Amino acid sequence: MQHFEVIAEMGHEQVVFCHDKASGYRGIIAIHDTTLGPALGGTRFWNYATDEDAFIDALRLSRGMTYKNAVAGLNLGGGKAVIIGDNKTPHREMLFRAHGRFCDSLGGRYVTAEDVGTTVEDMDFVHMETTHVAGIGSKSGDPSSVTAHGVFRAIEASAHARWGSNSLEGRTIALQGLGHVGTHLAKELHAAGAQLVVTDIDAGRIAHVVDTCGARAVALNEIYGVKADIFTPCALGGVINDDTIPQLQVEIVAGAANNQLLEDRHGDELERRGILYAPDYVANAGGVINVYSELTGWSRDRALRKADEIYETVLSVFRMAKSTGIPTYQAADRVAEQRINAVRGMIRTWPQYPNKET
Ligand SMILES: NC(=O)c1ccc[n+]([C@@H]2O[C@H](COP(=O)([O-])OP(=O)(O)OC[C@H]3O[C@@H](n4cnc5c(N)ncnc54)[C@H](O)[C@@H]3O)[C@@H](O)[C@H]2O)c1
Repeated sequence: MQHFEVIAEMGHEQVVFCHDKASGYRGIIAIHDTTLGPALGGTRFWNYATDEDAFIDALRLSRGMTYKNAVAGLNLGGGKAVIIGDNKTPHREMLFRAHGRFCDSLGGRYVTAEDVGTTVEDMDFVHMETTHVAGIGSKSGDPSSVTAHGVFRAIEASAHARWGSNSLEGRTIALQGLGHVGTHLAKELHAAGAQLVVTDIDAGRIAHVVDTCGARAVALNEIYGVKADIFTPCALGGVINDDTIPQLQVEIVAGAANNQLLEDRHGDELERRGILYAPDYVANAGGVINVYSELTGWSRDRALRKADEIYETVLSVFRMAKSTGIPTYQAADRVAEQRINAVRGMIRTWPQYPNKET
């Protein structure tokens, strides 16, 4: 593989290969774009089959963070780190302290956080070596209520675009997954007058939402075929696929799960069938807004106000899709690029004087 060609093609600024002999740590830190601010994105700990797989995953995930952070209106660029190895290992302190040192060596160009395979405790080890880490034990805490509120606003925006009104009164919503985000979201939707049809693999969580929100429960695989207004995936990725799309009897798909489209072409297929899709990374940006609130010292109220803006962002994505004739999942990227390019092109009002003697 021609590494420079790959990173040039994907637009990355910097990729760092890191190794610590004492702990056996092997990591890759990928900084995609810092136009808007420091590159923020979590650290994934995964047993990659090959180094190339780890490299490509770091590139793909860091680029995704550039778009996610930009569209959320945050002053953050996109980055991501991967650590190669068994994420169940009990020997974590020295691995994550080594990782912290390499993050620190980038002087704040990259800010790390939790991701698949890492925990709050791991981030506390990282924090022993660097301040460029978010999501540590003592700070912003569980992001799921902020994420849920952002998804709620994305659903309202989708309703507005489809039916001309934000109101969810009497709308039927098929909600898949009643975990951290799904349970908070169920409460907001119920308070807004929606009728919920829900599913989860955990019977206790179903019972709670049936009791508190008057929801109707269905079996795991029945959720796709529920006759409803909106399908809201809040469990797994890849749930919009060749199997599920023909079953859908909804007008909108909007939820919290990451990577809802198994492949891009499934976004095209939703479009073809006239189902409005609120792109996942726009709808679930409350999670990263919560991390940002930790970096900026925002209160929970301020974070929730920022998550409120997801309403306008989703509408701007739909407008972009309509005006350019592209599917909404592509329009989200265009909206993100517009913001990055606008900031990149900003006239500097404080010119530098390179030859000035001090
Ligand atoms: N937590 C956040 O702030 C946040 C932010 C951005 C994106 N997300 C994404 O939103 C989704 C939900 O996040 P979460 O924090 O609530 O996770 P969670 O693990 O708390 O909840 C997931 C729920 O889905 C259920 N589930 C698993 N498999 C299922 C299946 N086949 N059918 C139905 N239910 C199933 C689980 O039992 C669990 O209750 C994930 O895709 C996550 O990546 C979460």
